Amino acid sequence: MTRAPGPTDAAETVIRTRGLTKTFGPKTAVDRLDLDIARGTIHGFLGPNGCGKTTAIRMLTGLLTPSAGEVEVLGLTMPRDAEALKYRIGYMTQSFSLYGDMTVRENLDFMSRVFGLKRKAALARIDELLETYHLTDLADQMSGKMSGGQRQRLGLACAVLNKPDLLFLDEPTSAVDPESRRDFWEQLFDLCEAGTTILVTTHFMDEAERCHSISILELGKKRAEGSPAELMERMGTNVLEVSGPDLRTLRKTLTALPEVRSAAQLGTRLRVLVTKQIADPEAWFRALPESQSVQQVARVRPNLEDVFVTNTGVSAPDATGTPEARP
Ligand SMILES: Nc1ncnc2c1ncn2[C@@H]1O[C@H](COP(=O)(O)OP(=O)(O)OP(=O)(O)O)[C@@H](O)[C@H]1O
Repeated sequence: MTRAPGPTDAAETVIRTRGLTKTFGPKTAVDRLDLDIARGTIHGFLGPNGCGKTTAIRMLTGLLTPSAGEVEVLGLTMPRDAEALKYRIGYMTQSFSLYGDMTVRENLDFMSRVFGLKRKAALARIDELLETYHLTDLADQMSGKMSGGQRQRLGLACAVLNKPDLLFLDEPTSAVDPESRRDFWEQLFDLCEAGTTILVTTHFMDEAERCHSISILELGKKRAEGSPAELMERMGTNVLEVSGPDLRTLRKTLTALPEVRSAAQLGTRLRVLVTKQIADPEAWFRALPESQSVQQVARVRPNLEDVFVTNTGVSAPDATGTPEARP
């Protein structure tokens, strides 16, 4: 599922932040975030609710003033140059709102006026987008009557009306079925191939796995960064899959061991993350008294969820390698 890296010019950084921080009273929503995102790539912010994804995007788009740190986007300094940036980016917010009592075409037309597109160019662009996003047959339908997948396609069409160099998508596929999600990602890769850089937030692992690179965020901090393949390679744990009777009790025992980062049940198996300090995790497991009843133990390839679990929560290292405890 992982896509090959596709930067058109890996040397060109379109988003650069240093020490980017936002506090709301005593709460630190984004904590000293350093980012370097290359042109023509899809970068994902992966993290649980409340980890600071939206706050970070709002600072990158110039909508929110940072409490500290530097932000440069498409060579412009935020929030100072926010007005100039506005015409070069697209932003599909988490709760993007369409005008339900306007037709699909009217929504696009309205957005084209917001962007100040000239009429003739706007009409041609709207027809092009209706076609690209399979909305031509729905053009005269009230947008309030659309399905989740159709609404999302219209949201994306609105966000790319002005042919942005950079597209921000905040949890764009939360409300759509897996097939619509797949189609949506194909459309993102088309945009990417045409030169658009995309920053997308998600808490879906399968979605993060499609990105060229991801940052794993927790409590406003970047816990890890890299391509999904690199992150799996660098992971500080090995993965065992274990099957046998009474997996609930076994899980409880295993999670109390200092060598075990996590144990989670998947149907009839336990997926156990064992620290890499154990050189031979299968032999180590077989030597445990608790393993007597276990029928099968096998070392398996890590997935992105394993990476996520390894890099978040109590005792996860922060991006500088310092172990931190969840407050
Ligand atoms: N305007 C605000 N005032 C006070 N606290 C805020 C404000 N905006 C965000 N926060 C807090 O900052 C933290 C990060 O919020 P943010 O919305 O950026 O997270 P998120 O990762 O986008 O979460 P979600 O997936 O739920 O959208 C949260 O604890 C949130 O309550």
